[in-house]
Amino acid sequence: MQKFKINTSFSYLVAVSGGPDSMFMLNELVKMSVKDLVVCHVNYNFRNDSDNDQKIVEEFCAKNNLKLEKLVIEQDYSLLKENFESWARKTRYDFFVEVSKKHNIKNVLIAHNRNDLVETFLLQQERKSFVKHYGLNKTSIYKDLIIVRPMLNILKSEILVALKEEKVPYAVDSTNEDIKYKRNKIRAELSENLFPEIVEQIKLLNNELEKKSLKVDWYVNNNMSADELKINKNLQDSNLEFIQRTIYKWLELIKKDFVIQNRRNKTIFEIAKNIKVSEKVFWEIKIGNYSIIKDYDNLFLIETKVIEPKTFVIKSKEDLYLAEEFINWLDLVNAIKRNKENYPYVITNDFLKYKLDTYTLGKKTNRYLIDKKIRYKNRMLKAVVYSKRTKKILNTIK
Ligand SMILES: Nc1ncnc2c1ncn2[C@@H]1O[C@H](COP(=O)(O)OP(=O)(O)OP(=O)(O)O)[C@@H](O)[C@H]1O
Repeated sequence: MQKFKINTSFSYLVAVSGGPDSMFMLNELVKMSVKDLVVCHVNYNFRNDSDNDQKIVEEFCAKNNLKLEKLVIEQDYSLLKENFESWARKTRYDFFVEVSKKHNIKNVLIAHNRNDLVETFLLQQERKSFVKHYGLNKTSIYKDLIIVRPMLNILKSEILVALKEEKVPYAVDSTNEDIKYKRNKIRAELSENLFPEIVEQIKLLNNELEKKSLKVDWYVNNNMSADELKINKNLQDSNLEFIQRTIYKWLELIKKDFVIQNRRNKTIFEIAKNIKVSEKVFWEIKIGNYSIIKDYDNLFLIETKVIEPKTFVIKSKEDLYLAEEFINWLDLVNAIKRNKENYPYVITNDFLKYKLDTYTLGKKTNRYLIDKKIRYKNRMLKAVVYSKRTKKILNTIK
């Protein structure tokens, strides 16, 4: 009897580590006589016994006449800057992409089982992280690859029984015995008897998530223009989770979600709280090299260095180049010309400062900026020029 469903007339790459799950999967695929299989194995040389894993895969493939693509990594892991697991995953998937191109096969089968699904869900809950999907997806996309997980209904215990019955060789991952990893801790304390209830809960949560994400998509699609997000009363009246998801979606759409990758929860929470409770027309939250800025009813993201306050004293024509980086530089130069070049002038975008001690069109500049509702983006990106003596601003920013 077929243990899991798969279209046997397709071609597949099969990700086989040599561990029980992937050896079980491979053995089943062979029994099903799938049209075309290419086994992919990565030997990280991370554990002492990893050559043994490779040997198990090689022997199984030779015995069953299967194509095998191997990646054997020789690397000094003490030099690795990132977490081994995520580096290993990336390396593995990039290798699958390569093999996929070589054999012109788009689907790769991964041997995640029901226990992995439940464990992933419990980990997600423990981390209280924002997820797009609870547990594991049956299919997902990585670059040009379609990742298929056909065994999400199969229990680890069933796998172990089948391996024994059919005398399929497999490697025992020595890190599994190690309780120091969180996932292994969850694994050691979890009973499969609890699975039906947990899986039911995952389904319910995923249904809820889907509804939430439809609402979020709707809001973002209707309130985005030129990479900015409109903040309206609807959003402010929503709960913090909705606001956080909206911000995340917006950043994803403008392809800047990397800025919150590692500090995702805390920063998004802070931004969402500000949106909800702050009545200010302007605030700024820094994230790494970027700033998220509330500007009246808009939210925008910009590299902090672009909007840093800068002030130049212009004593003569020769100093004008100093202010070239402002987007309204020509305006500034023309304003000075109109003023018959009565140096010295000050050119600055430091609006928090100049608004208090200069004059625009006969009023205190602060009054002018408020009355005309001058956008903060423009206050920061454009500069004003004023006479050092009279403190009168010679240009207007809009
Ligand atoms: N060294 C490897 N070579 C080939 N395939 C592998 C290797 N390691 C893992 N896989 C594939 O990935 C599946 C999941 O492995 P594991 O649970 O160790 O990784 P994970 O990090 O939880 O998963 P994922 O790679 O999807 O993030 C394995 O059953 C197998 O199909």
